[in-house]
Amino acid sequence: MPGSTRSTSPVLDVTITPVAFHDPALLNNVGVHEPFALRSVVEVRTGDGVVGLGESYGDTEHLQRLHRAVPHLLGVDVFDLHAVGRAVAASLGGAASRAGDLLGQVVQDAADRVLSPFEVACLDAQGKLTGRPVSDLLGGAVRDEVAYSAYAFYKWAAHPGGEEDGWGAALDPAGIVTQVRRMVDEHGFTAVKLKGGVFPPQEEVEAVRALRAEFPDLPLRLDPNGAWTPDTSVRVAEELDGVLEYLEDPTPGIPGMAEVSRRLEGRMPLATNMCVVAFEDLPPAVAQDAVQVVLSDHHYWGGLRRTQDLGRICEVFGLGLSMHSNSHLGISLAAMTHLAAATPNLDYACDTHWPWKRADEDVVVPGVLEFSGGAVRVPTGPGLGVELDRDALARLHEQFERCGLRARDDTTYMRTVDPGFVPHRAAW
Ligand SMILES: O=C([O-])[C@@H](O)[C@@H](O)[C@H](O)[C@@H](O)C(=O)[O-]
Ligand SMILES: [Mg+2]
Repeated sequence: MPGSTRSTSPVLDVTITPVAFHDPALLNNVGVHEPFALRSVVEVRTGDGVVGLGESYGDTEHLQRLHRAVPHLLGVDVFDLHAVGRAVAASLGGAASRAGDLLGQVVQDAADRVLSPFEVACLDAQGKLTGRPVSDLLGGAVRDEVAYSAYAFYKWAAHPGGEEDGWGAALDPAGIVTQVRRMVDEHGFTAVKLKGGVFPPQEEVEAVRALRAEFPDLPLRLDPNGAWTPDTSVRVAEELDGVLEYLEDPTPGIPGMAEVSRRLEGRMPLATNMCVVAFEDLPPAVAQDAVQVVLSDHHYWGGLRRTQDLGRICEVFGLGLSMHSNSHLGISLAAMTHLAAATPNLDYACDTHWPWKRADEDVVVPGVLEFSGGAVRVPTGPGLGVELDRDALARLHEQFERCGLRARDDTTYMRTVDPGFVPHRAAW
């Protein structure tokens, strides 16, 4: 239109700060969590003096990719998310590539993983510039609060040679029940997920049965991260028919999950955050009816809007939609909450590792993200609605420098205790 002036909010500067926070000795199919979890905090500063926040992984390879994107992002309008996507793609040489996940057992889209924290930071900046919460920018919140599930882990009482973390050991059904009882009492969770793949399947079935006896009304899930063969997966699914709301990644890969799904003939919904982790995984998974529920995760699906796209695709193909998590801080919890609030069909309680994080270790100012009845109220302030605590950021960055960890490696860490340990992949 002649004479119209369209203002833009260009990216002036981007800061990426790696941080480390304490993580208990949580067991999984590939080993045990190391004493610190690594994350990165992304700050996108605009010409208007606004700072948008994002959070992502903190391993060296990913940090290098994030840094490579920065020069390409300078000058891009934070409202032009297509240009943000092009800038990230250009920084990776334009080539589509897949990158191993934190545990080296899932291959995700590298560009989508890099794009995610910048997209979230741009949305936070947009919200701050327009005075609207991110959920409004995503089409509006369809719920005021987002339900999360208790996330139980088998665990040791302490890291090798370390002090006890206060949660105690959980190495049998009674230990798991005690742990979940505390989580439910403290946070009010209304659903429970057990991380499996640690002990022989029958022991994990017993833990699920003990949970069912203690919590007769709560939906339960079990996730052995592909530790079982298709035969074992079918047997466990049949045993837990009517007990689990879904069974997550019992066996690796789309063909394996498809075989289990076929043999179960709809008796148990299968869920995944391992065999469908990028858009190109959807056509084969749908064609083979490999899964009935997809766990989204904006950290590797390319940010909040692309995860909403995933939600629509799931709806079209009659798939359920849930949400996955890794160890994370408050910027991610805020982003997950806005996303789930603005995605109508994301109606399972979302995963979160939140209860495993120390209350005094976060990069956001406390007060906004509180759990009540197992749910977090959707922040209503501009953008993500959370404020960066710069002192805490500096402390957790110093901890990153001191801790010496530069990539997650649960298997090598486990081998310091059990030298013969072999990851459990289709092992039972
Ligand atoms: O933190 C863990 O040990 C989990 O196993 C995590 O890494 C998984 O990505 C995740 O929670 C899952 O649902 O598979
Ligand atoms: Mg999983």
